[in-house]
Amino acid sequence: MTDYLVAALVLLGVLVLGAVGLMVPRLRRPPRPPARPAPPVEEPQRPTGVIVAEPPPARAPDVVTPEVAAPEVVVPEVIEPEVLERPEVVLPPVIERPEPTAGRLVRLRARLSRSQNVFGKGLLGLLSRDHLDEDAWEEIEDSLITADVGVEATREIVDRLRERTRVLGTRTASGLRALLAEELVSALSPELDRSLRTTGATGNPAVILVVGVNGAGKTTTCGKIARVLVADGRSVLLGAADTFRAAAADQLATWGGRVGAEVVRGPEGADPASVAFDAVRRGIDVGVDTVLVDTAGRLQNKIGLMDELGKVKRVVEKHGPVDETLLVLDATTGQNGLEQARVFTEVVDVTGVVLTKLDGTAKGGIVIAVQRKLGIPVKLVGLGEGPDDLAPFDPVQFVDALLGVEPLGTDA
Ligand SMILES: Nc1nc2c(ncn2[C@@H]2O[C@H](COP(=O)(O)OP(=O)(O)OP(=O)(O)O)[C@@H](O)[C@H]2O)c(=O)[nH]1
Repeated sequence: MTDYLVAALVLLGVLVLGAVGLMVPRLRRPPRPPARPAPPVEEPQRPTGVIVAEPPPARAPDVVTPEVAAPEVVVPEVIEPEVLERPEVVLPPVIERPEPTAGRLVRLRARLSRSQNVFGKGLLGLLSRDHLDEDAWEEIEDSLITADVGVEATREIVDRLRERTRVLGTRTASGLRALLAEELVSALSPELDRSLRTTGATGNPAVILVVGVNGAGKTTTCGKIARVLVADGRSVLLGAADTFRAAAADQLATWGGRVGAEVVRGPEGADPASVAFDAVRRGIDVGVDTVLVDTAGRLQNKIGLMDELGKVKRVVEKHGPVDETLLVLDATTGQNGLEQARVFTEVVDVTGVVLTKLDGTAKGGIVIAVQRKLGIPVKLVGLGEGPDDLAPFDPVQFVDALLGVEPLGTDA
């Protein structure tokens, strides 16, 4: 019995020890790293170190989304502008309605502000001094010469002013202003015919040839004249005979498109005379009122180019006489422009001058000098880069604008 008891106790002890042995290792086992298996799975998926800084839950969608979304977003963004850039596909041509030409010079008078400082403020200031002594008259003379009126014309203007103020005893500012205005108008030869011949004599279109040196504003002036004519109810065709500068034909086409005028152009580098010829022939065929031919800018000292200009005129004249040859002069070139003008008049029969960029100079007196030197009327003046910044030249309105006083009987 005792043996059985001992054996039972031993067995119990073994069982207890066994149970404890089983429990202790379990309690000592380091904590299971439940989070670790996840990072080792994600790490190989990370394409760059930059993304590591991002929070894991957001990472996967952030990486995927741009890759998937990019083509969807970019494709329409790229295609849409291309479609819009094809005006023939998407945009119907919009024909503009140019401003009426009547009273333009008055409306654009503020553009002469630089010249107004010389004439209006400068000269009128000098003239309204209490005592007009020799020094004062010399200053008046200097102002006119600085404004590019020219030495000869200045002497004449000042001599006549001195004489008349002495004889008339004029002393008031308004009286002196009126005398100065009269002298300036008279120096601008108001009797000259400044009308543009825009209707052909024989039932054919009138042909207007536009010539001048590079950058004077020929193409721009062609476009502006087309607008003036269209505004006055005429039909116009433009000839892009400036085949020398590739962009000139495009520029002219843009001007034409804005007022619905057809443009005849040749391939780049084509013979300008043949393009001009084709333009006039087309104008005759479709029966427009006026064909305006833009020519390449040429330096007056390049004999070959000037000869080419003569050829353009001769070839065009196979269809009939050229009605107007307009010489475009840049007013900011001052007295240099006069030498250019003189050479052009020797090659082609210039019938009128367009003085551009009068808005950019204090030397509005160049109008007087140009007319005196050439004996050719200034017919149009450019007063800005805007499409309607071209005005028929009128001496009285011009002088009023220069002197900065509202002319009577205008709606300005
Ligand atoms: N401020 C001002 N700029 C003008 C005027 N007329 C023309 N321009 C500018 O003068 C620059 C030259 O004009 P274009 O018409 O290209 O001259 P272009 O004589 O045809 O030039 P080429 O073809 O190179 O001989 C352009 O930037 C015009 O906008 C004007 O009256 N005032």
